[in-house]
Amino acid sequence: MKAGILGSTGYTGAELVRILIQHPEVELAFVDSRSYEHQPFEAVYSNLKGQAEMTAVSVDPENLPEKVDIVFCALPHRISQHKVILLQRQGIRVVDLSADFRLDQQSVYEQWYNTPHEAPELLEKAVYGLPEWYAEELKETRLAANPGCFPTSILLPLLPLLKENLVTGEHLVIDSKTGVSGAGRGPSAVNVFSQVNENVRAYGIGTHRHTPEIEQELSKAAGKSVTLQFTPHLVPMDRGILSTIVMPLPEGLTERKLQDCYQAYYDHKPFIRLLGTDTLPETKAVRGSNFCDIAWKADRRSGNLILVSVIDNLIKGSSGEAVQNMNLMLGLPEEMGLHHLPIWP
Ligand SMILES: NC(=O)C1=CN([C@@H]2O[C@H](COP(=O)(O)OP(=O)(O)OC[C@H]3O[C@@H](n4cnc5c(N)ncnc54)[C@H](OP(=O)(O)O)[C@@H]3O)[C@@H](O)[C@H]2O)C=CC1
Ligand SMILES: CC(=O)N[C@@H](CCC(=O)OP(=O)(O)O)C(=O)O
Repeated sequence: MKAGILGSTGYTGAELVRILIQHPEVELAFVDSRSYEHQPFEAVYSNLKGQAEMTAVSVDPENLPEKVDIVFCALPHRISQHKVILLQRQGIRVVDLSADFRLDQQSVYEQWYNTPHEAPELLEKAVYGLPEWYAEELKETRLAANPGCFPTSILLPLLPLLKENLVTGEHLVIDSKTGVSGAGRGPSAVNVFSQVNENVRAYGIGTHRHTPEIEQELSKAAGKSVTLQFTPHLVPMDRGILSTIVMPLPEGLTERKLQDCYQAYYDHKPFIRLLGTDTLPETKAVRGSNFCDIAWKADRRSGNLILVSVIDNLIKGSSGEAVQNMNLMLGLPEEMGLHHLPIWP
């Protein structure tokens, strides 16, 4: 089977290249770039020297250089939707890594992304690409909307508890820390060394564009409207997200019940590692892998339930998850080509 990548020289695009050149069933047919057109891919990403003997081409989505089974759009949101529309018109399967097809409602997208949505009919067709929760729908769809990196880290620990009514979804306070690659390759203020090094800062309190995406999926699981307080923080590391989720501990909810709930949902899921109550997640333990590690603590003294999760934003938070979605869409084993173990230190 064959795949192509639009936006291949960005951080998520390059991770897609790295994963796909090692995939046993999928061959990379083209890697698109405007800025590096006609340049060998390994000249842009020297980690792939001798491994990715491909030349970047500027691809017109209406006239693809080769017939492919699937296209990844690793482009900025607002830009991506225009390419996705053209690909979908030709019936080509797409995994879109941008935010353009994640929200169910056009008005919510336009409010939070401050731009018109050009294909509201595709919002209805797109499947939210969280494979642990939408595997059956993903097997049938031709358009997967890959989740945001923060949402992946927050939804995976919270969804089982809301689905089983173990927690109410009220008074949810979420603090996430992210590495700088979450902002893309730049250049931008986020990846200026002197502004990031030896520095930690909060941003987007109550206004971050991932808030409606997270609330949308939590509300579906809870069967009622969920509102949360979400605060991301930028920390001086290349990759990784750690999310700490705090809420009131319901009467009678024990750590054992939490464990049973998580095991029921995730024991057979290849990329979820349940750490329980003894080990706390750390970003380095998932670096370079498609794992999401989850821990929980019922703190009776404070009366709070605390969940902690970690992912690599460029793998489980984007390109690894995108390949997991591709596998489902192409009828391949979900975990194929994604067995990279975390790198330590
Ligand atoms: N970084 C992360 O951790 C995550 C990112 N995402 C999402 O994935 C998508 C890609 O992110 P990321 O790889 O980090 O972004 P980057 O900024 O690193 O790369 C995006 C690439 O898209 C191409 N591009 C930029 N502008 C345009 C344009 N106007 N028209 C066509 N192509 C353009 C560029 O390549 P060229 O100039 O060579 O064509 C660029 O390298 C984004 O939508 C992002 O929000 C999702 C989850 C996590
Ligand atoms: C550090 C940093 O800036 N991170 C990005 C997260 C990007 C991401 O993964 O999300 P999208 O796919 O929705 O762009 C941010 O906070 O907007």
